[in-house]
Amino acid sequence: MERIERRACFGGWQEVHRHRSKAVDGEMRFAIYLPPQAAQGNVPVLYWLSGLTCTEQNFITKAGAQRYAAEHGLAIVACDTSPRGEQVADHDAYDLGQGAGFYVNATVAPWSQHYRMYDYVAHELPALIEQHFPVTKKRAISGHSMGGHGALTIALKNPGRYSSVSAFSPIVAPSRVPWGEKAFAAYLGSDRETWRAYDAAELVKTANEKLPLLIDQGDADEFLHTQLQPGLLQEAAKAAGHPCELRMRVGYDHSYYFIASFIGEHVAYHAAAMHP
Ligand SMILES: N[C@@H](CCC(=O)N[C@@H](CS)C(=O)NCC(=O)O)C(=O)O
Repeated sequence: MERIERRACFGGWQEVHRHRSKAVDGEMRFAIYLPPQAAQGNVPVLYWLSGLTCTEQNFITKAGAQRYAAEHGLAIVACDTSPRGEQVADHDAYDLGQGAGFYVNATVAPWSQHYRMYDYVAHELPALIEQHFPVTKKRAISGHSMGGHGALTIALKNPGRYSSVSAFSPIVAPSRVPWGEKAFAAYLGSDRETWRAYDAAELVKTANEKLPLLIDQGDADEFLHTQLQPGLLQEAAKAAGHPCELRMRVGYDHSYYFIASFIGEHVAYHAAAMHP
């Protein structure tokens, strides 16, 4: 592992590292914010998953989360959204291939060789973070859009692993919307049964740990009615008796201006769950 960025930020450190990932069989980058409290002892970790087209940079440069992480004594880890490199399969479209890993383990060639972002985020990354940084084993997970889908599905699939989960403008039913249908058909193949394992609106029906789902969604989001449709998760959660709070925010769109406006509330929410 090699540290490639380190900047002082709100009394702590914003760092970026690169390392060889077994899960994706290639180099991955992640950002980690270490709050001032990490100089004194171990701190809990919020994992952040970004959306389409993002790298580890978007969240750390645009969301303004560091000030809240410093206040609450949380580390925040933000990873890249796919494997990268010339040897890694790609597509011209922004919503498939590099920058669009969808947090699944691809089973179909050519994607199956490197696109194993589910294993990377759910298993390899936390093990690496817990080995090398001053952190506890308390974890929370959140994300935006494709990353909101990643956060919800990874939390639902791993009972006991996260103290809390939240999402901004998530893709909640990828099997039923164009972004998800395109990516899942490519990465998982045409048998839609296999898609259910990565669909929050399906997973919530059978989740035995009822970890509350917190969602913030702008009502002026240009993708709300086509790609996101949070009501599909809200209805499925209600039918399953799974707590789900959907907060519609008047006037906000899909951008990081929206995330920056409410990230403080999400950091406080995760801090309360991890520092009981
Ligand atoms: N139409 C957009 C879709 C991509 C998009 O909105 N990406 C969101 C996540 S789904 C994002 O976070 N973009 C990067 C940024 O705003 O910094 C594009 O072509 O770039």
